[in-house]
Amino acid sequence: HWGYGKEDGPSAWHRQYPVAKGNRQSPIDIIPNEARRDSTLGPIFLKYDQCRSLNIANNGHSVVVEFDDSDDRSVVLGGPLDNPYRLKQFHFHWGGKGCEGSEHTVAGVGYASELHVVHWNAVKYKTYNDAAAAPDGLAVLGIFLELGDDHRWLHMMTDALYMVKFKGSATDFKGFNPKCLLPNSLHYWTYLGSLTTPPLHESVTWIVLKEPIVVSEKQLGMFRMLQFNGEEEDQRMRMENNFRPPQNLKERIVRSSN
Ligand SMILES: O=C(Nc1cc(S(=O)(=O)[N+](=O)[O-])cc([N+](=O)[O-])c1O)Nc1c(F)c(F)c(F)c(F)c1F
Ligand SMILES: [Zn+2]
Repeated sequence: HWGYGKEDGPSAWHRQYPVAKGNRQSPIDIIPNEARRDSTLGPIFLKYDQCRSLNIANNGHSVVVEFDDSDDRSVVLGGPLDNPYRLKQFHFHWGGKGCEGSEHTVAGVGYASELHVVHWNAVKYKTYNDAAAAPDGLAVLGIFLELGDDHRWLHMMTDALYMVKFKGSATDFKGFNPKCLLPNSLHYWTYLGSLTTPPLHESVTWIVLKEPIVVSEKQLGMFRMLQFNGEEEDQRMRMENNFRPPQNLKERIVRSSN
């Protein structure tokens, strides 16, 4: 199975997922002054007020908070999107102590972590899995995390991490609204890309926010108490460095909101 180690990591994924060498892979290095300012790009709107978080889980690659996506109660719309995309889940990618951990980089510089908020096009596709395999199926909001003071709301999530230490564990997680994890500005870069984990489907419209949120080293350190392995496995592997490095931009351009 795929992972982030030496043998099963990003450089080996192409063997089982040949699309890894495709023409619209993610993440990428975003070069701000090469991004095209596009006046037709409006603001994005995040309608999360009615969102219903369900659970928090360790899926062996990251910690994921899932939402009730049975109706259009929580959507992202506007910006590069032709219609509303339904909130499905969010998860994080992070590094080891003190080193980088984001997936997208900005002019070659990485952040300590990156939050991905995954949405799917329920207008055009019947199920999430159909959408995830379609070129306009997913919209993922990327938010950088940089180290500094404690984030005032992140503790609501990190306090639950001890319940999902091992791969395959999950617990109820109700009443969490990802709005509390957004920066002040919703200015963004956008480009067409892919999932950054297998199956690496080239189905994602990426919307990467320019302004990072700030979390403390202590809070980010809580993520590293998670383990890639299941409780019954002998080999204990700390969950860290679960990020794919930047991929070739190929024939793509990155656009910038005003
Ligand atoms: O739901 C998925 N979520 C997801 C995406 C990413 S991502 O990093 O690729 N991303 O898009 O943010 C990272 C993690 N994660 O936990 O690390 C995720 O759990 N992936 C996914 C999947 F698992 C499938 F089996 C599948 F058939 C499919 F279509 C999918 F799209
Ligand atoms: Zn992700």
